Amino acid sequence: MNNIIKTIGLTHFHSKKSKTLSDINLKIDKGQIYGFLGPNGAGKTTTLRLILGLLKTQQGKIEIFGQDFQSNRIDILKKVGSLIENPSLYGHLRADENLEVYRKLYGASKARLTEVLKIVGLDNTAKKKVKQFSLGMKQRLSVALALLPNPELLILDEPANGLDPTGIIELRELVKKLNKEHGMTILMSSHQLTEIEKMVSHVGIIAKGEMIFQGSLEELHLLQKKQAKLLIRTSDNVGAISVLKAYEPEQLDDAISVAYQNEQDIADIGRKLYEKQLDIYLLQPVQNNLEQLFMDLTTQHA
Ligand SMILES: Nc1ncnc2c1ncn2[C@@H]1O[C@H](COP(=O)(O)OP(=O)(O)OP(=O)(O)O)[C@@H](O)[C@H]1O
Repeated sequence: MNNIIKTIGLTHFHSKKSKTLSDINLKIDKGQIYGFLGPNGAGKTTTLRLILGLLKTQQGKIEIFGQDFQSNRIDILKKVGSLIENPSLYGHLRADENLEVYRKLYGASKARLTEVLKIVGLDNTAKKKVKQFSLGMKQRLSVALALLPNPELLILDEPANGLDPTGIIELRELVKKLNKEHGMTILMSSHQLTEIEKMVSHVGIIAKGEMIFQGSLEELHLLQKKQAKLLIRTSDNVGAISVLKAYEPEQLDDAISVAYQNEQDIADIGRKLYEKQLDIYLLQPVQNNLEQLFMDLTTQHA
């Protein structure tokens, strides 16, 4: 069984008038680290809550581990670890003491407690109380809680939120380790591509409740490159097309359009046209909606 999560036509209304999710078809295979990306309010948390049974499915179907979620909920959830709302951590207790509270709840062994502390790199925090932890350490402790039942699937909602660069690097190493050494399939959401692109193997992008892309990270990068276009008008557009053959130019009404990847390409294109003594009337990067979305997802927010 290769398919770990499959949603079919998942649609959700928070109220009669507002459709939060529209026909979401998520597909996550075993061994993937799947980044679920979208701007704030896109519908990521709603989707994750539906997958975890924290919200009742209204329309569509969810299959996890190849089983229908509705009819196998308990069996499925036993094999899923999640970090979706900030779990309550006790500030006056140590990491192991916090885990002990949850260990009893989950019926996990003491050996597993020691193991998860080690996995998240908090086995050397000795007598430190959680209130003295950095945000990154608290986040890793929260992941440790989710790991107690030794899940096959781990679902993390915005785990990088609020972390400093060191915290993000630690989270990245942890996620990769869980995937590689412990064979976990991981679904994590984020509103920033830059935050997660070094961790994930696959990406789903949601905007305004609709999935607008799903595929491997390589496919995403290819698509991103294809999105960036430069609009060019010169004194001789036909001549410009032959000068810029390498950029696979496209003839428009009174201009040409070429794909470009970075600012250096723009400079090179300008120089090539100039060297052929073509007058440049227009050299303008144009964005479409998808590119604008990529920009939003890759821009660092304060
Ligand atoms: N309980 C609720 N009642 C009404 N509307 C809700 C509720 N929960 C979420 N929404 C709305 O649904 C939309 C999607 O929210 P959701 O939290 O799923 O987005 P998100 O992509 O996770 O964004 P964020 O990163 O900001 O949490 C938003 O417009 C939000 O206001």
